Amino acid sequence: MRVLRAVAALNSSCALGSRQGARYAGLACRAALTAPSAPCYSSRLSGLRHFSRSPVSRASSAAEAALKQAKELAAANMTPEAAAARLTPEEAKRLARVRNIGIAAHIDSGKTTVSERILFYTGRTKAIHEVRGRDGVGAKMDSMELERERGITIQSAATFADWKKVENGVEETYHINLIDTPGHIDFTIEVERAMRVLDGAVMVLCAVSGVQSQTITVDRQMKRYNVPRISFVNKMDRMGANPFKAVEMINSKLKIPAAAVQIPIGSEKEFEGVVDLIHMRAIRNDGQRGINVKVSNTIPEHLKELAEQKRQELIEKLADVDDEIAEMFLEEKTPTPEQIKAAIRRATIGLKFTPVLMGSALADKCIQPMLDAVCDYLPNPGNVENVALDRSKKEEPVKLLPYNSLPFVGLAFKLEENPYGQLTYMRVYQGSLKKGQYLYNARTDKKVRIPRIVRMHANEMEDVSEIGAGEICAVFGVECASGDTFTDGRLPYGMSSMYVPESVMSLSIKPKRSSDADAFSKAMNRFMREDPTFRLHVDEESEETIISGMGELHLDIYVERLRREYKVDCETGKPRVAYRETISKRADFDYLLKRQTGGPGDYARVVGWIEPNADNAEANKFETRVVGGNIPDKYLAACGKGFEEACLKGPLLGHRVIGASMVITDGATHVTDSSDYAFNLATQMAFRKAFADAGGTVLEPLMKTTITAPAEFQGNVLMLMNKRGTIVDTEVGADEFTMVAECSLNAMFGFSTHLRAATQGKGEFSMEFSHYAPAPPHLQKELIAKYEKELDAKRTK
Ligand SMILES: Nc1nc2c(ncn2[C@@H]2O[C@H](COP(=O)(O)OP(=O)(O)OP(=O)(O)O)[C@@H](O)[C@H]2O)c(=O)[nH]1
Repeated sequence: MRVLRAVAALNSSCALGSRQGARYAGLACRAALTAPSAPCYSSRLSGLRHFSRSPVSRASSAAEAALKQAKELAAANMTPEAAAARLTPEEAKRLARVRNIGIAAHIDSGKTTVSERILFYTGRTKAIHEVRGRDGVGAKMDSMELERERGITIQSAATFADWKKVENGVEETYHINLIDTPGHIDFTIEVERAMRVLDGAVMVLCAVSGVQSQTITVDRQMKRYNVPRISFVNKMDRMGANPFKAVEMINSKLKIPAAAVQIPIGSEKEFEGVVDLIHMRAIRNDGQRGINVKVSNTIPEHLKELAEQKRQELIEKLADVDDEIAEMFLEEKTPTPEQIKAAIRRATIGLKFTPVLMGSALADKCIQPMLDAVCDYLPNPGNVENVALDRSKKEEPVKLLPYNSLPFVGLAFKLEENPYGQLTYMRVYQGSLKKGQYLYNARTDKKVRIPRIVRMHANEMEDVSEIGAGEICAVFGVECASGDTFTDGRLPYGMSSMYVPESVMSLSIKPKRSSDADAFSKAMNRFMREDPTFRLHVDEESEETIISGMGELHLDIYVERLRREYKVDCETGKPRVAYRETISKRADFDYLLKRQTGGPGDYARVVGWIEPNADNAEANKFETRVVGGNIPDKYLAACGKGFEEACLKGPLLGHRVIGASMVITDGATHVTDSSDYAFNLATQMAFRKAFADAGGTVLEPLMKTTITAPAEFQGNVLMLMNKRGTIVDTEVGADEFTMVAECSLNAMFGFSTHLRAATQGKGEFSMEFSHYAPAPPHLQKELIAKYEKELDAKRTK
């Protein structure tokens, strides 16, 4: 009975929706109170790509031990069902009150300002500090000096807060883990990793601009990770604020059924509060910094009609996505506030709907109802399906369940170095973690002790001795890469990691003072460990250090951080596009390396072909089909290495080669002169020689570019874009249009200035890497000629 009550408590708080990967697919959402193991969650597996270097295949003793323990576990009958049955009512209640949420939006929509209010109203901070505020303190969540100075968020900040929600006179405390993410596309990895581990999100929109170019990108990211969201229309105090336009834009541009659950009382400077359409009551803020919420059952007379009309629109929208409301609608029954709320929760978690709330963070208005909505409509960790891959069963997907009694599985999603040491952010998917406990890194099989667990509060932390399933924490003393899975050794599981976009921009960099070399490399190692989109390599010929990343701002910030945090001043080259090289057809080779220079010579012969990699246009493939031992295995391994090295520096421009496959079929060795070195070199030479015959091509990054501007500038923008790329889609709204185009990154240098000129400063754009495509022939010729000239100049030096 106790068990049944526990499961029922969890389920009734879950109100699960049928999601199974069908996003917005119009599947009716059932109100069924399903057992926790029933297949009615959204899958986090789809569309993700591994980026951890290699799934661990070494049959190490640790893996064997893990398998053994997994069996023991099964024998001990700790199946998920058994674990669910053991769920105490306290734990079920704890889980039902946890929310892991992110705040994501277009640049400058007010994410940080909203987060500051959340911290204040939940009692986490004693005062509110504004972004670029006059008090010179800066927002809590923008803790980096650079962030405060520029007024932008660069790193996502994690924090937690307890929200005391009052419903029908009863107070319930919700534990909210919150991540404020950057709006600028150059820091997109921060959004990606937040989305990977969050259960829900608040999408903030500007009341004047509604859905903006970057909102569309954030929307794509939320959809990629199946993250349910509520929408918050901020800046209701601004001139021209129109929340209903924002609702309409969510419907039409993001194609998510959306409806307002509130309407504003007053507008612009006279904005006072909102009418809650579910309970038909007025909500206003009162007291210093709006700390008190005043609820009145009297709706202002002049808003009654609008409130009725918008309530009806809400019910109609819900009827489109929810069977229960649809039935009531057909029977002309009016749903109760509880029924409406339950339907909004089902449809939101089912990714079929987003409720729209409104307010003004800067004016301290209507943030508390938004926090209530986070609790009411966003999922708890038990409502979202998270999947691991079972390495003992050919990476078969297995569901993870957020029960403390199950073996531990967690994902390290972000690394950060702070004055106390290396900090690893971890999302606990299953089991609990105690201070001093040992964990295994699923990628390296290394055992690590967790000496310290903390909950993060922007740049401050609070020590805890234990963290439960479904929570987010940070741990000290763990050497790992971001995206690594940790287990307690009992389960042979690994988790798929987040999507890491290709870096598209690079520049050469070197410290001005040679004495700074150590600090420089220390900083670089740290940046690379923390940010998978930031990469570094040394160009062997020019001996230049090249850093690459997501855009000019991204690289600029790292150069600046080097200066500020490591006191290393650097010289940098011009930003360059990260081109790629590939081949378009098969070319055979038969290459003999034979060198005699006095002492032992070099001898290696390799025969085979290169061709486009039909399996994956972004990866390279090496294969050997040598029969009769003409090339011994150890030399074949050297050939594989040689191929990899040749691909790092393509023959055309010295940029990376992608989508190439090399097959070695035959060869010859010499008794004394053959070596790993000779075979490595011979393979590289063979590859370079065959490259031209294989239709060597320069690829350039194509960017999915989204432009929004007032409708009167459509012609100007069209002219601008026609020169730069292919227009994929144009949507014209009542007073503005959105254009989506695929443009080469090369054509986008200085674009913001042109767009400003073409739209009187009213247009805006965001860019996201889409794919690599062959550069136009004239550009290829130009780039190759330039590269050859540079090589010649170096040779003659
Ligand atoms: N009028 C008005 N201004 C606001 C409101 N909320 C935020 N702002 C202002 O908008 C600007 C951007 O706010 P932020 O909170 O930094 O926005 P953000 O979305 O976190 O910015 P990024 O992280 O750089 O993308 C700041 O100048 C804020 O003071 C609001 O409700 N009304």
